[in-house]
Parts: sequence; structure tokens; C-alpha cells
Amino acid sequence: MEQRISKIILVGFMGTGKSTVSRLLAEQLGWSRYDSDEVIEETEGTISVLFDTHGESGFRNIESKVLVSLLESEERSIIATGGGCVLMEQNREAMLKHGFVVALTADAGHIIERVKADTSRPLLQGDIAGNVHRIMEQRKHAYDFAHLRLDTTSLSPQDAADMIIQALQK
Ligand SMILES: Nc1ncnc2c1ncn2[C@@H]1O[C@H](COP(=O)(O)OP(=O)(O)O)[C@@H](O)[C@H]1O
Ligand SMILES: O=C(O)C1=C[C@@H](OP(=O)(O)O)[C@@H](O)[C@H](O)C1
Ligand SMILES: [Mg+2]
Repeated sequence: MEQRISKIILVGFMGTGKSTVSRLLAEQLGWSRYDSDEVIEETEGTISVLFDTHGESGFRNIESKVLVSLLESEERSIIATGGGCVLMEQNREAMLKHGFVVALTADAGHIIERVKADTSRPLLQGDIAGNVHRIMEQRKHAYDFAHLRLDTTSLSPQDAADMIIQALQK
């Protein structure tokens, strides 16, 4: 299967490991790697500032444009998305059209531990644990569209990358 696929797209809640695992996948496969958040911050400004100046809806419009441009490129690449890109149906459709979509999951406790020291996520600031639980509930079916789901709660990032590659080689 791996030969036919030109994009591997990682979706999942904040802290499930998309940015981290995408680097390992790209190294192992020798593919390019893009993180939509990084592209946004390189071209539009920090995510926190974008949320402050354009609101979440403005950020989502920017995010969708960046995601579609990454999906439509010719090269074989690993794309780490931001956790909320799945909220727009046009993004879900584009991801399914262009590649193999892997949803990373993890339990709330592990997510909280992984993200609590990182202040870069505007939606979590303040009551981090409360916000994680609230948004996870809102999005409990938002990642169901993916081709593959992988629970990273008890996996290292490398184990997760290895399991994704194994799944592609079946
Ligand atoms: N499987 C894992 N086990 C433990 N820590 C992880 C795992 N995956 C990622 N992390 C850590 O959790 C934090 C968030 O990871 P990141 O890749 O930024 O997640 P995402 O891009 O999904 O928000 C980072 O500090 C990262 O090192
Ligand atoms: O889930 C979300 O709405 C968001 C997830 C973040 O990316 P990560 O999932 O890589 O943390 C980033 O795009 C922004 O803070 C919004
Ligand atoms: Mg990320």
C-alpha cells in the first residue's frame, strides 16, 4: 500500500503526538515533513496572536488554506495537522482525497501531562485540565473519519511511528 500513497496525514487532539511522530515518520520513510502550525507561524505569525487578532474562525480559515496547499503539493510528505483542522468538513474531505489519514489518540490524563508546560495552545490556557476535558468531549467523534486510529497513551513516539509504517505495509 505504501507505494501508492503520497501523503500521510496525522490528525488528533492536542498532545497526541502529531508534530513529534511526523518527524520520525519522515526520517524513516525519507519523505518531506510539514507541520501546518509551523507553516502558519512562519507565514502568518504566532498562533496565539492569530487567535487574538482574528479569533478562532479567522485562524481556521488560515489553517484550511495552509492545509489544502500542503495536501495539493506533488511531493510525498508527512503532514502533521493542528488538532482542530478536522472541525471543517472541507478539510476532512481534502485529507481523505489526498492521503492516508491517521488519527492519533491518547487518554486525557496523558494529554494533560504532555501539554501542561506548553503555553502555545490558546484554547487550553487557564484551566488546562478543564479545557482538555471539555474540548475532548466536544470532539469525541471529530477524528472518526480517519483511515487508521492509533492510541499513543502507552506508546513511545517511535513505537507509534513504527506501528503506522507497519500498517501501511500490510
Ligand atoms: N507517545 C508519546 N509519549 C509521551 N510523550 C509524547 C508522545 N508523543 C508526544 N509526546 C510529547 O507530548 C508533547 C506534545 O507532542 P506534540 O507532538 O507536540 O503533539 P501534537 O502535535 O499532537 O499537539 C511533546 O512534549 C512531546 O514530546
Ligand atoms: O486543537 C486545536 O484546536 C489546536 C491545536 C494546535 O495544534 P496541535 O494539535 O499540534 O497542538 C494548534 O493548531 C492550535 O492551538 C489549535
Ligand atoms: Mg502539533
